[in-house]
Amino acid sequence: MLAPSLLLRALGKAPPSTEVSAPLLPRSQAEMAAPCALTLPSPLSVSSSSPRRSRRSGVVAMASVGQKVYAPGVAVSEGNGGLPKIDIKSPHGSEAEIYLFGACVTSWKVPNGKDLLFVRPDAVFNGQKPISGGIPHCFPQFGPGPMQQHGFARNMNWSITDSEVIEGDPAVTLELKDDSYSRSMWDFSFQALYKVALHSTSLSTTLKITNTDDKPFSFNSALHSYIRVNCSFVKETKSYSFTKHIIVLVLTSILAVQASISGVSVKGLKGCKTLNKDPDPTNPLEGKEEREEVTFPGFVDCVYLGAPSELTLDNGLGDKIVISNANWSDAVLWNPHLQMEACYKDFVCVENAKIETLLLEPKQSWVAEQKIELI
Ligand SMILES: O=P(O)(O)OC[C@H]1O[C@@H](O)[C@H](O)[C@@H](O)[C@@H]1O
Repeated sequence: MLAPSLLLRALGKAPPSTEVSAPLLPRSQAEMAAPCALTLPSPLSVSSSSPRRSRRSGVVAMASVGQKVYAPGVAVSEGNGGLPKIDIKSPHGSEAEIYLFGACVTSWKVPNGKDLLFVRPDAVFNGQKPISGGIPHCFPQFGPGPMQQHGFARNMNWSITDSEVIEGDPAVTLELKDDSYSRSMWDFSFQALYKVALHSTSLSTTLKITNTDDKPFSFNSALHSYIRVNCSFVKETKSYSFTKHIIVLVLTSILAVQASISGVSVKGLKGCKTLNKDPDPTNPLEGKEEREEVTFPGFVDCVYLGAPSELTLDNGLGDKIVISNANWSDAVLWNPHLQMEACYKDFVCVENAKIETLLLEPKQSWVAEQKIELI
């Protein structure tokens, strides 16, 4: 199968190399460069006395951050599978969790307690496989290609470089650098900085990729966001009697053949060029989105080139979620439908992406922001 960048070339859409110098975002850069605004120590709830080892990076970041203190509202604890995670809490009542493994935001709860993100039930937290859910990174490759699917950034330990409070809300910055593992697949020196900032009704992320090598490199990337949507019928029947539960299970199984995610739609993609990976992911169909509202009547796996800076998702749970961005030029919608029968009704992936390959010269950086907001 071809990497999307190769795929674009195969489709005669080779990206111009000049696009590399995509405009940067001065605010993000300034914030990234700002010194750590630590104030009060936050005691760690996990001891560094039993550091876990990864087959690639040795002692994970927990041990190296064991003695550090963080800004108010930021703490490190032991998550699923013993993996270290950052817990950030806003005084406005929202909270999020970020695993250092993959710098994956796995949970974002708004003040009413709803988690707007979704982690698949088959997700593993073993430090070996990417976490399937939340907001995994795809870097330096989106999709299949010369290296592992979606690149290695979601499959490596990131470290915490900064924590701060911005207008009362906590933010944390994670860093990933090349090591022997990444270089075995992609022989370049790079730095990725990923800042996650929590607000009362929004979660924003800023990704900055810098070429720290002495030769140019190219990459593509995405934030593979799993957004929670309307829950499946079976889950809502937990309190039913055993007999009713069986009946519901049988009916649901029969209906599942026709089932679609009802009430879930994405607005804002009309007019975009599309690369539809359904039915053949190796030979995506070029097209143009004609719909005002894109729905999920079945399997969906589609790239939208030149997507707008704002999309609105109706999650079918009574919420409108605005996903805005700066510098993520493309978008991807994905729902596996019956390929993941256990959970396909519970999430859709709305991904901000940079599908066309970017070339970065030595010392050059690329910055992109995403904001997910409940309105
Ligand atoms: O299972 P993974 O590796 O996380 O990928 C899931 C999906 O990710 C999407 O971004 C791709 O468009 C799909 O083609 C892919 O199947």
